[in-house]
Amino acid sequence: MEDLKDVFISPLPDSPYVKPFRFNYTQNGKQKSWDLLEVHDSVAIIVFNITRKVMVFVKQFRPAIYYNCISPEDRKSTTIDTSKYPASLGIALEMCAGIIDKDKSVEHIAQEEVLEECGYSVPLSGLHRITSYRSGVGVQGALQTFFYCEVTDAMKTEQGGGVDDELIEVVEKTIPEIEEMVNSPGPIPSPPSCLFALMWFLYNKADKFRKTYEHHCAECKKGKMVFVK
Ligand SMILES: Nc1nc(=O)c2ncn([C@@H]3O[C@H](COP(=O)(O)OP(=O)(O)O[C@H]4O[C@H](CO)[C@@H](O)[C@H](O)[C@H]4O)[C@@H](O)[C@H]3O)c2[nH]1
Ligand SMILES: [Mg+2]
Repeated sequence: MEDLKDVFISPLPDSPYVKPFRFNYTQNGKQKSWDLLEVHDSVAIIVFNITRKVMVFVKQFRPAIYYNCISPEDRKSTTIDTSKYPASLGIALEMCAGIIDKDKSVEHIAQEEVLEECGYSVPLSGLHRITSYRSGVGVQGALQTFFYCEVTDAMKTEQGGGVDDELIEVVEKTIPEIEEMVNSPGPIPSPPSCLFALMWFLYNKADKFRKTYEHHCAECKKGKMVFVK
């Protein structure tokens, strides 16, 4: 994943993934325009392994993150110096996610992504649609539908890691590690949608998986403040 070379930047030809265009409008009598990107809607899935009480993340190289680590001056050179800018700068930790580029329901797309990226076979009934929201509202605003699913070690039927030329590493984190992640001063190498998913999980689900939870409640009832780790 970190073997990166021959990096250079070029103008965008016709792309099946992003379509740049100018959106023109009149608002309150004033003519305006906004430069936008059309991109696919997507799904994102929290995958929580209840056998070992760990959250399943995907780690992958994100060119957009890498590019934003390059100084404006160095972006102008014909090739990017990868000893100055190693691949590690662009590696992100995210929820399992995928674009909706097939004529299938969001549930089916989510099911496929969990299998392809994380290696777990999840029944459709195990995928709980939580909400949907807009990503990248400055330039794109596409809809991302967010799911929660619980998996067991027995449901891990494949390796995961992505399809075709995708290079994805599956990473597991415990609840205390998730708490540490969301409390980090940053920069956290994750999109806000992932951080929202983590906060949603900590707020709605984490308590039932915390090993020390019963002890915590008992101590709280005695009027003690207990920080669960
Ligand atoms: N060659 C090439 N050029 C591209 O520009 C290019 N762009 C994409 N691709 C190919 O499309 C597929 C994209 O992978 P996924 O379907 O798994 O979608 P994600 O990249 O995970 O993105 C999701 O999750 C993100 C995190 O929540 C959100 O930010 C996004 O909005 C959300 O869509 C891969 O097969 C990749 O290979 C390109 N292939
Ligand atoms: Mg993906």
